[in-house]
Amino acid sequence: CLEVHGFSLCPSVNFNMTPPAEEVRKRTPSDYIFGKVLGEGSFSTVYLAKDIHTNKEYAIKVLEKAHIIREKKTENVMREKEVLRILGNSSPYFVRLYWTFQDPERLYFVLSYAKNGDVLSQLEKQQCLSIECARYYTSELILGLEFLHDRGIVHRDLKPENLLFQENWHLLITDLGSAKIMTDCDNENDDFDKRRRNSFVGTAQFVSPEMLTDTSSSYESDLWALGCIIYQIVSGVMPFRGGSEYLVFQKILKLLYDFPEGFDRVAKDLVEKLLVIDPRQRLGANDEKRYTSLRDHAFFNGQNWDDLGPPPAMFDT
Ligand SMILES: NC(=O)c1nn(CC2CCNCC2)c2c1CCc1cnc(N=C3C=CCC=C3)nc1-2
Repeated sequence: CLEVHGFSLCPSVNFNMTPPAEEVRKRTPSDYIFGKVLGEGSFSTVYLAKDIHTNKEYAIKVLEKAHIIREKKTENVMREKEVLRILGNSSPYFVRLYWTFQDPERLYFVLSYAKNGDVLSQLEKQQCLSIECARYYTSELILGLEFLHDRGIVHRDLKPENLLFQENWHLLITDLGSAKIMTDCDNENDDFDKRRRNSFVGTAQFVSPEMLTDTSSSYESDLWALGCIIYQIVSGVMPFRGGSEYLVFQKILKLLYDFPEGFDRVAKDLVEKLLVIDPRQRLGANDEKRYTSLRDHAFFNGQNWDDLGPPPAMFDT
């Protein structure tokens, strides 16, 4: 049996987790009507679900205990729960974990539901976002990264598929299953730590060079992914593409990418300052607390960072 952070990964063992501040009665699966599948990962299935008492909609992430244990993913599950707990409900840009519960076979994460799907799906529908939308959502993403990094957390799997649109079309960053909680030894580039980290983390097209060469990842790894995301939402395609993960990795390590004809000139300059092999040279790498170097880039000219205002219309009305 495994008892970690209030989760017992064993059948028929209840965990005593203090209910969230609002002191709700411990939920069970029978408190929800499970609807369509929103997404499926290697270790989880996410369902749209409605609370039968409040009629509120949630996204419930369901994980099979036996599968997690068999694939030795217990630490990943506990880290995601811990990261979501740290984020709490104090940032508007991250999916919120309302509560967790279990039954003998499964773990349940009750998360906020983003009604309008993910950025990748929007890009598939309309090729690319307008430069106004690109600027707005990149700004929301930067504010989210400031919040995340200021709490010592690296996402490590940022990509358009993990950026969701809420019902009000504000951004919601999700899937913190690959996230890393930075500790002092991480910052000291501990060699033992690097040898220990041998599993690839992230998604091939968005992974940074340092995560490929020495499996180290830090806040700057998210800045690399930011550069890839800006490139994709402006152009509709990813910067590093190839017929296999190996070919994609080779292009990343050699910085082999170019810009399509007509790519916005100012956005191009911002992408070029983020897609830099040396993490320490990336725009924002030396900023403290806020990404001032990013905020001051010409791409965000006129942006009121204290009040971005409402999201621009996504569709021509
Ligand atoms: N892995 C997760 O944590 C997760 N996965 N999904 C569904 C994925 C579908 C493909 N793109 C990435 C997300 C979610 C979450 C968090 C919580 C979450 C909240 N709302 C939605 N909403 C959706 C609405 C329409 C289509 C897909 C998802 N989805 C999720």
